[in-house]
Amino acid sequence: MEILVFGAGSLGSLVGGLLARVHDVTLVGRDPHVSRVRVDGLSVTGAETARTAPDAVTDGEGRAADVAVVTVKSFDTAAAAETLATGSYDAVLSLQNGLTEETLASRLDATVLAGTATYGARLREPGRVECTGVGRVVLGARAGGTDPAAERVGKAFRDAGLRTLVATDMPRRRWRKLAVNAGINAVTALARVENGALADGPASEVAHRAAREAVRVARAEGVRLTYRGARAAVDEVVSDTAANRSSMLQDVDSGRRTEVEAIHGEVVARADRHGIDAPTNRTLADLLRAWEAGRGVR
Ligand SMILES: NC(=O)C1=CN([C@@H]2O[C@H](COP(=O)(O)OP(=O)(O)OC[C@H]3O[C@@H](n4cnc5c(N)ncnc54)[C@H](OP(=O)(O)O)[C@@H]3O)[C@@H](O)[C@H]2O)C=CC1
Ligand SMILES: CC(C)(CO)C(=O)C(=O)O
Repeated sequence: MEILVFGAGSLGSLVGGLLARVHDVTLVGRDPHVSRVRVDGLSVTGAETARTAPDAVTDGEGRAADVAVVTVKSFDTAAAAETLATGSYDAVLSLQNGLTEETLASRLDATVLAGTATYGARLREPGRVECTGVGRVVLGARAGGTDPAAERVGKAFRDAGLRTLVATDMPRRRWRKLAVNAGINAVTALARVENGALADGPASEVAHRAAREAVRVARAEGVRLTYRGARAAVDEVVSDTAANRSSMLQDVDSGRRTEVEAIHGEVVARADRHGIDAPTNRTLADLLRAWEAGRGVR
């Protein structure tokens, strides 16, 4: 299969590097990473290992592939979609945090599939990405149900050795992941603690409240999630990833823009639309926005 990975940073390089074991992969990314991959190939180290030679480019305009996998940060989704719209793809799959497939679908003619990834990835140096945890890719039709494109892409991922599930309930899975991110990300970033610190105590209560608000919004949108289920999902991720610094904490550590708008901002915006209160997410979002403004990264 011809696969274009749009956004070859940490996750894109890991997924693209593994897919290139059996597929014809093009990475769209930045220099110096792209130049190094072109010359020396891509090395995957850590929990997964591979040495592959995908094509790599910095200009994603006017390209064609069977599928484009989008792995830019959520705030770059609209710009990525504008670029992808100049090319030709049968399907476009988001593996990003947040509900970004809606942004992609509103700008693209291709079938847009929803996806989640629980693999951990860190781009350690140009040409080398570390797999920090073997997780799973779950993908499927954006609105739920079956889709032949999802089956084809799922098979392509599995053929390359990626643990992949094709699911028929993506709206519920996307919202459950958003609820977990709403619970964990801002709290860990603001308190500067690892995920495991949310196992009990006051920070745990804030996390549960934020996740509960996300579930309330999901239910207003017709997505069947339970408060107890979301609470259990937060607790499970906290326990499974106790030593992790969340992606938002890593962004804050490095003085980078965070995905606050795609996570807490999205919960608040949709809560407003439904006339629901989301005070915990609103406060967390405002504090992170204040931090971003102070750092000049907004
Ligand atoms: N890393 C992980 O382990 C996981 C990440 N995710 C999600 O995946 C998404 C990506 O995360 P992550 O990989 O960590 O982020 P990164 O910032 O490492 O990767 C995104 C890359 O895309 C590049 N990029 C953005 N726009 C363009 C463009 N127009 N052309 C070429 N390159 C572009 C960025 O460059 P620049 O920064 O210079 O703009 C950056 O190198 C996020 O939504 C994240 O939440 C989900 C699960 C795990
Ligand atoms: C699930 C979690 C919270 C794991 O750290 C994550 O997705 C993130 O850090 O963005």
